[in-house]
Amino acid sequence: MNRGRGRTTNGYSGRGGRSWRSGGYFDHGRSPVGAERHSGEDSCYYQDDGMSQSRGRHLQKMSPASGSSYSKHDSTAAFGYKPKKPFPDGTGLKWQNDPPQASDTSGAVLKDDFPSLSCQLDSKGSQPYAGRTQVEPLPVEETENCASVLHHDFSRRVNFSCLQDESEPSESSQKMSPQNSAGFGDSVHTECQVVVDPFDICLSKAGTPVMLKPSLLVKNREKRNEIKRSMEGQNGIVLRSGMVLLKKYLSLSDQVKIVKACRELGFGSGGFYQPGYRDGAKLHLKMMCLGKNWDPETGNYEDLRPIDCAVPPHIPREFYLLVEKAIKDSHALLQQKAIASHVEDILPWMSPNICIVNFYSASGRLGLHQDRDESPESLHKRLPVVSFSIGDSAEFLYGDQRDVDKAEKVELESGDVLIFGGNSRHIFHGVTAIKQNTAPRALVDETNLRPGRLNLTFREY
Ligand SMILES: O=C(O)CCC(=O)C(=O)O
Ligand SMILES: [Fe+2]
Repeated sequence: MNRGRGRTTNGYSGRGGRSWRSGGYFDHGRSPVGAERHSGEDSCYYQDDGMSQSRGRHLQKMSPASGSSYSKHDSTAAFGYKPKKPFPDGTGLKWQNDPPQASDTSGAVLKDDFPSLSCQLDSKGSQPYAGRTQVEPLPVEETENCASVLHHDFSRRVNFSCLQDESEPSESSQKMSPQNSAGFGDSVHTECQVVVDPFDICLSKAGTPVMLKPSLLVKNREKRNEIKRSMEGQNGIVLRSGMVLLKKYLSLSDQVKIVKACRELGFGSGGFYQPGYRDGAKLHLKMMCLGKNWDPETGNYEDLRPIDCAVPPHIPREFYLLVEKAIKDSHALLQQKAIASHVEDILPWMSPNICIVNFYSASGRLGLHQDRDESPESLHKRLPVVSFSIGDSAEFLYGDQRDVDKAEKVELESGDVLIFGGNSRHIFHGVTAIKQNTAPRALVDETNLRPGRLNLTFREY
């Protein structure tokens, strides 16, 4: 099936505004402002307002109900989700659909931690600044080159990826009713008429039995890796003050579980979609928000996704636990390197209540931007962003300026966890390329993840 192309419009219409983005994140593509723009499609680019590029500008208050209220013990986070329909390969979902028991106040109900499923993705990379969005079907030649299509300012956290995949069946597309075409974003939840088709980050394995749990192969490999890791010690690197990279930190079985959980959540209500702007510009990537919806158009975090009024799924408790562990281990690393006696001064503690999940295809990109749509308090405290990379590797740039030539470069591989807070909370960062066929074989075998890269960034509002 033709996934990339026939996708319809996301329905957004009208252009709106862009400057919202100047805050930055959707830098779509990060290309320099002014890059040529494609009629109504996307934007992988970035706009320079001189200082920002962030997902942040339009900071806005969350409603009381939404504030940073998630607690690590919020057991409800892992429940309540039910896929709208079975996956194309017939796999249903097994994501703790039963409500928690009265006694399960800490989420202990989760026996296997993650939902069970399988999947797979796609990726490759081309131009450095394409941005992470994508929305509408673009001519192949254009999608091959994000730079040519992205041209909008998504400078918030956006800068999506040029997601393109001609081969799969379920791609998310958004269709909008005619009367809906003009007012996207005019007010917070006025639209809700867009139908978002589910997007499966895993390729269907017709006729293949569904594996509900990591296979023996994965488990054995995992065991070997664990032994290797314990002999070598944790491979943590302090990239700069407040910025820690934990190499191959997520075990293969955790990666499998994360992919399966994201597949499941991403296929249901509030799941993956192709963000776009009211002017019709489309982002080149798939995105799903957990906890709160981050609206690329406004840069706001809200309780509902304006285009379809979907409620963002909760952050699975297991994700939270992994984030917590990664921060703890980063603190241990900082201590071990005698970098600080009080490590929280360097890397503050953070309890995520927002997670933005992106799926970059081979041509996906994310221009340099800052993450600054979180609350003024969170930004002021310089609470870290914790990023999980899964699938194909990415070339990640970071630096103090929005200047690719001055940026440092690091490869983020599957299983890597990158944390940037403290003095690095406001760094410019972005993804310039996705390296094809670099995802661990066992991960792909186990999940059938599409070629590409799954990235989860956790934040505390
Ligand atoms: O994909 C990545 O590694 C970075 C993602 C990112 O910067 C974001 O979502 O704001
Ligand atoms: Fe970011």
